[in-house]
Amino acid sequence: MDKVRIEEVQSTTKKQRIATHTHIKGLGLEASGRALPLAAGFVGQAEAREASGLVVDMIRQKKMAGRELLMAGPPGTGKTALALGIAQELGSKALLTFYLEVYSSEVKKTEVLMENFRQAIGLCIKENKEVTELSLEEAESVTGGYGKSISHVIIGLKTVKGTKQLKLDPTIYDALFKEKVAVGDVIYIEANSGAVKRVGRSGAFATEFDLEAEEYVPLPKGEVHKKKEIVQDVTLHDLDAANARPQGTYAGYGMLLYLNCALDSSLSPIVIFATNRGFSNVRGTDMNCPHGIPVDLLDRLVIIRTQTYDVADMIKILALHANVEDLVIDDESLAYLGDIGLQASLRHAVQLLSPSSIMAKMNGRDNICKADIEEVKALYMDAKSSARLLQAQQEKYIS
Ligand SMILES: Nc1ncnc2c1ncn2[C@@H]1O[C@H](COP(=O)(O)OP(=O)(O)OP(=O)(O)O)[C@@H](O)[C@H]1O
Repeated sequence: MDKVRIEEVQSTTKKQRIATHTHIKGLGLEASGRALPLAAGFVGQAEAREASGLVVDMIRQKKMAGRELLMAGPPGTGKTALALGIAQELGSKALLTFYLEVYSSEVKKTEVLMENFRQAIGLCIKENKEVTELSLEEAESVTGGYGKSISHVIIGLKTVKGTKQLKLDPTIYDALFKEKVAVGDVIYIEANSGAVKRVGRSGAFATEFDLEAEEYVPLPKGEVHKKKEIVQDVTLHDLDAANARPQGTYAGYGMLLYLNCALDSSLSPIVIFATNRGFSNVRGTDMNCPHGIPVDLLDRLVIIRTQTYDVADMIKILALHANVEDLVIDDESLAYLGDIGLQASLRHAVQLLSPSSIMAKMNGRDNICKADIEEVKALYMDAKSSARLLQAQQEKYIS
């Protein structure tokens, strides 16, 4: 018998791709929903984080249907970070941020929007397996106490195509226990989260004396275990792309048609809008609306406000950034950067970190000093000063 051994089920969660928000790991809330002063990479902005936490609960309880979210606040106040925090709390595998022009006469932009929507909808394709064996491997308790601890869970799985034995991480044991999995059950295991779901009892185990109110399911088809690929995460967009290719099969096309219908029903993504505008013109119209958003749309949105940071919070955020970028920076330099953040913007101050570390290296040091930041500050302009300069020297530019 062909046996596959997996020493450990490792998370295949996608690596964080949004570099500027790498430090954000969630919303940093207590179980009661209160925001911790500094947690999960978040500093301050307590009310907005708590409001976002409630939204997470509503999404989990499927109470956000028909309502979308709007983060409203000045630039650099953590609106994108909050959206990412929400996605992380939900365990979402896809979060896309893109600039949206609410009103647009061009069809093309609507298509772009649709593509983004479809990229934001992830599907978890799970394959069911029948359990043929379930045993535990024990080891001496690592805590040095009495008894033994589970070092591995051995599970035999079977499909029409064969049988395999997997050696899984002990964390999977709780899930198996909770689902009351026994030999003869059909289950699936989510490789990403280690979650186990009992689908039913295999038809092969049904006997005429069985009086249990059990659901009997046929022996699963397909391969037993494609190495590290029990679950496949795809987005609707992946499927669109796969189906656009000439080798796309009819089976896949059928699935796409099915999904197209599903998109209009329950599979719609949670859309989080963000605006740093006050009263402004709605593009392509002569309407002047709050946040630059037409009031009838605004009326549908749950609005979370973000506030500007004081210098102390800015310094803490800058320290978090320096930490994830592995930069050594002293308190004086952080305080100086904090002041720059206050005068220009937090984002500008954050952006000065990397060039300052290069400057420090050029000056023969590993740690960033105030002098490095001063040098870099003189080289790059922040948005506000650049706008001021443009205004002063308007005649030198082509309009
Ligand atoms: N409360 C916070 N805690 C930790 N980091 C934060 C916080 N607020 C903002 N940041 C970080 O500061 C930077 C700017 O924040 P972000 O991009 O979320 O702002 P924004 O409100 O979306 O800005 P804009 O309106 O300009 O798009 C990011 O690197 C973000 O991760």
